[in-house]
Amino acid sequence: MSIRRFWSSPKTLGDVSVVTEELKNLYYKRLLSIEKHYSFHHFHSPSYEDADFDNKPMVLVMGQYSTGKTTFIRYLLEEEFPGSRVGPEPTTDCFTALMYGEEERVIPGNAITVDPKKPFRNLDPFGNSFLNRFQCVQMPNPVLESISIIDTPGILTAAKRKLSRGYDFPAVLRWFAERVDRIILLFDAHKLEFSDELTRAFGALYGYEDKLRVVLNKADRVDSQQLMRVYGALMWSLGKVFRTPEILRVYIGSFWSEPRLRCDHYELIELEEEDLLTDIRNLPRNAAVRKLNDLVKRARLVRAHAHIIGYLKQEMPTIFCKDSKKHSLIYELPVIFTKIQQQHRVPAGDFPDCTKMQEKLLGQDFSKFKTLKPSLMSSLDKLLTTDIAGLVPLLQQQELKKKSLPAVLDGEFLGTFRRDQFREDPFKEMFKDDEISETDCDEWAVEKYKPKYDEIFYNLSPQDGKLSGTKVKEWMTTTHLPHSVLAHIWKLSDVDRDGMMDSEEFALAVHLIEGKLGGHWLPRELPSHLVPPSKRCSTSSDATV
Ligand SMILES: Nc1ncnc2c1ncn2[C@@H]1O[C@H](COP(=O)(O)OP(=O)(O)OP(=O)(O)O)[C@@H](O)[C@H]1O
Ligand SMILES: [Ca+2]
Repeated sequence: MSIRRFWSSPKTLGDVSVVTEELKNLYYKRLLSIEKHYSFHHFHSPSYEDADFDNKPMVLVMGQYSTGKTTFIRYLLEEEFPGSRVGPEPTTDCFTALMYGEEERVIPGNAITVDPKKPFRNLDPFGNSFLNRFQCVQMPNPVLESISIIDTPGILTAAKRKLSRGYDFPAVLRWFAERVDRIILLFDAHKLEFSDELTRAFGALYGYEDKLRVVLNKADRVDSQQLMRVYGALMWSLGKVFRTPEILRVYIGSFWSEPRLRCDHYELIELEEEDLLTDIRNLPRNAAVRKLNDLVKRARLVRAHAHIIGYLKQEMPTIFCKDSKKHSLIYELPVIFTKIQQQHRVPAGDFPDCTKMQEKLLGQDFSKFKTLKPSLMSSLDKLLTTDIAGLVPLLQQQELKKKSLPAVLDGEFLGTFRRDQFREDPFKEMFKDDEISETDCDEWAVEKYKPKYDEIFYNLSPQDGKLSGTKVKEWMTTTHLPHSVLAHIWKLSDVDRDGMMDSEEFALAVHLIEGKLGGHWLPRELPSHLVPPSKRCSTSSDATV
């Protein structure tokens, strides 16, 4: 099954925007004024803007260098993207936001941060050394119609890190972690390492563990015994750095479109990969829930923050010894946190990291802080208890509707789908724009190899001139290409969509497999010179049935 075929159509997301609009309203009307009043943006993240609510779900791909981040993204997109390089040494030194665009374009960091339609306007406080290492790649890739993907520079081991990056790498990661829907953290099963920079980067993910999916990549490079050891070591190390390691889901996989190595856990890899892809595929549907979650998290942090600032202001003397009082208050911050928790019943989990807060407070003029304003606080409580809760039924309605949608077009690869089910569906789209002209009908690029492919075809004992989907699948699997690649090949070669393959379609499939094994990228859609002659005229008329 091709990955792309799984994205839910953006049309089905109509109701999501109702919830999103409502969230936007609540943020601007209620939360933003409180954030401004208590200088929340100096301490935590910048204010949200329209684009933060309207953007497509984002997936942040991060991990140690050479764990296969860029390769993973290429695998999802089923194509290379401008400026992407893969290699055994650290290759990516940029944050790259991959977004949908009709035309392929690379936009440098400084230009993206001034575009109000992009959700990156608030990145400019990270400075030029970061913006020079940030770019947006727009391309007309169907996967990007549903999600945006962020490729990140590899996290280096101490030995590799000769120079500091020139910007606050963990802070940038945290900025993204707050806004993305999914964080994919890759590890190399073949070479598991935990550097100090990696541990620091984990600090950036505190509070966003729910978005995290860990991938033990290149799992076909190790035998089962090694895999078990590496898995155990990974869980142990993760347990040391995350507060809630038990909720972390670790997927085992080998995410690239090259043939997978034979190993005892080959099937496990297939299943795990499929699980992760399903999770990513469902992001557009869960986007509104994610936004609601993040808004609640933010509102709770704002509440804790307002109490802290209010308390500090109230403790400050009006005229004398301001500076020494400020320092003693900073020193006592852990105690102050506990006092606020007890007096105002603010949960400990809502508070920011105490050490970071102390660092930030050092540079602040406490006399400019605002006292606690009861009206603002009760508005904030209302937001949390009533207003946001009011959106839950809307989300539930949407949830019910979702169930009636085909989540994934399973069976496409197996040829087991009911054809009538998909009469209306996207297959037609593929051919609609691709009307085959008379001139294209001349030569079929596969023709000269067909006798060779026919041998395999007839060896598989076709019935009535056709092979069933199951038989073809069995044969295709012996090539050890990943399931998703084979599914894409199936999609391209079952031209008449009958879930079976005649000798021409089969020849086309084998031809594409050979091309893939020879290191070529698969075409997104079947170019006219590859359409089997017998399908050329009938295809266009099929499409209008
Ligand atoms: N599933 C896989 N199995 C085996 N090798 C892989 C796999 N995925 C990637 N590789 C190889 O690992 C190396 C690193 O891949 P890639 O450049 O994609 O990693 P990266 O995490 O993006 O690295 P960097 O942090 O340097 O940007 C490359 O040589 C690539 O071919
Ligand atoms: Ca990379």
